Amino acid sequence: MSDETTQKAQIGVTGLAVMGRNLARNIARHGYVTAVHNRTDAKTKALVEEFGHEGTFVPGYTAQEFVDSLESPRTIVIMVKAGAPTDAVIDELAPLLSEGDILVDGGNAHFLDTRRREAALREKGIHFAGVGVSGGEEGALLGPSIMPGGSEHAYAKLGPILADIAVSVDGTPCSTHVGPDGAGHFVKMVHNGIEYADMQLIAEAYDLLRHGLGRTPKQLAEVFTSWNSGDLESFLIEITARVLEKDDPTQEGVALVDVILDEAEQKGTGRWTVQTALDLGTPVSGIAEAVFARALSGHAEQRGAAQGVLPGPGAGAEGTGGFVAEADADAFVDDVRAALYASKVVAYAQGFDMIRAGSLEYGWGVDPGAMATIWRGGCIIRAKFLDRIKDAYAKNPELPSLLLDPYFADAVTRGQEAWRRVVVHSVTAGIPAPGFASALAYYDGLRRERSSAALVQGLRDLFGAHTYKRTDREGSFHVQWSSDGTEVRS
Ligand SMILES: NC(=O)C1=CN([C@@H]2O[C@H](COP(=O)(O)OP(=O)(O)OC[C@H]3O[C@@H](n4cnc5c(N)ncnc54)[C@H](OP(=O)(O)O)[C@@H]3O)[C@@H](O)[C@H]2O)C=CC1
Ligand SMILES: O=C(CO)[C@H](O)[C@H](O)COP(=O)(O)O
Repeated sequence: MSDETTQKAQIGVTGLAVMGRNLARNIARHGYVTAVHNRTDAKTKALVEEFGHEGTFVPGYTAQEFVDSLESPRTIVIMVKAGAPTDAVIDELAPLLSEGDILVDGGNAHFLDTRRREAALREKGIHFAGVGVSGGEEGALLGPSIMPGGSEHAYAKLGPILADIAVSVDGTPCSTHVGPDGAGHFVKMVHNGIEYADMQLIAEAYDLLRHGLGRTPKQLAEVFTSWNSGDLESFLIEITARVLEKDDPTQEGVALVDVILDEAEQKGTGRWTVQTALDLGTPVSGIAEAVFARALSGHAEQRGAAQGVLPGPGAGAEGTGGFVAEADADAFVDDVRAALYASKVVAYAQGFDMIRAGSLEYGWGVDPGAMATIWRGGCIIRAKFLDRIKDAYAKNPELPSLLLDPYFADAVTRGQEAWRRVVVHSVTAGIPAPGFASALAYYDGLRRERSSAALVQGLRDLFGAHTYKRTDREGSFHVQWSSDGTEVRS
């Protein structure tokens, strides 16, 4: 039922593209009178016409009409393109709002934009909450995972609504207060970074099996389906099988994956994660490899120019299936599964490290276990093993790295021989697997008692007198390289 006359709306949504429209429907389906608005009227009209029967919608065709249709204090969710469009919507709405109103940005905003907007709107007495929403079109309708940031005051009103519309796992809603100002969007950004890493690892596993074994996409769909009932059980593995088994709808007998252009696009959240990680000094190498792999895939001209010029490793090159003997095929599939799981654990460990680093830097007090809890359902990276991550932080909230939790330490250690064989195979066969290789390098870097950084420090001291610390004495030291070679305390 839609109501265009007297009833005041309890909450409004502006921006009715795929996400906003479905979020508004989800909210209305939960019994909230929902005001709806979009820059172009057609989307507002279409929503009310097509889905008006699902709840009580109050359409607004101007910003003023939309704002006036809401009960005070108002709660408005903005669901538009991140960046300048979000600022444009805020600039249009803010003068029409009153002190105490709550403005929510549910888009994929950069957390620094959210901090800026929150501070500016706070001056006007408006509560601004940056809220991460994950789950895509379907999740927005049926129950996303929600990462709300913003003040406690805003959350007191917003929290119950978000808990209603979020998906629940084991009776717990996948929504919890992440922290003040940009905390929600920061965590959503890292979520997306992990999403990039996870997809890159899955794509590498596919590539190795496809070109190392010469399996067809349909055969590999079966492999991924079987993996989806073990440790790897997750939404991304499930949909990998769906994509691989799909035929090109326009040609019989051709796999869809074989006609999709092999240039991965990106809207920016993965890149932001890596840029931010560089500033925080957090080595999210899995996410970085995923962003760079997408970038390389997009350099079509360079890739085209390299064809026939840069040779691979010789006979049995990719596509021939010549690198793994058929007798070893099952073992190779098991190895790739183990390598995928170990690399995935590393990617999540790095993501959780970054959340901790961001939380410390900005004083947010983010609880990593609570993030694992709300990622168990609704979002793109939902996976069985998030239960394990939740348990790991419940046992030890100060866990220095997820890899040091006994369960994960054991899982990665058990998989390491297979992991190493797969990385060796990728190098030998000339099938790039930067995600697997960098995850393994991170694991080895973490576990080694002494790192090669000692030499780096020595070099820095020699060419720039940058000094070094010693293992056996406190203080900073410098060798007088260009004079008598003695060491001085600096
Ligand atoms: N798609 C997804 O799977 C996910 C998206 N998100 C985020 O949610 C938000 C919405 O995403 P999605 O639904 O895909 O839509 P888009 O990101 O494609 O944004 C389209 C919406 O933005 C509006 N818009 C664009 N520019 C302006 C402007 N200058 N002023 C006012 N409105 C403007 C459009 O209005 P109009 O119709 O008039 O053009 C339309 O309502 C984005 O921030 C996105 O990053 C988050 C999770 C998942
Ligand atoms: O936010 C999301 C899920 O939570 C989107 O799926 C994500 O924005 C997709 O990113 P990209 O287009 O960069 O791959």
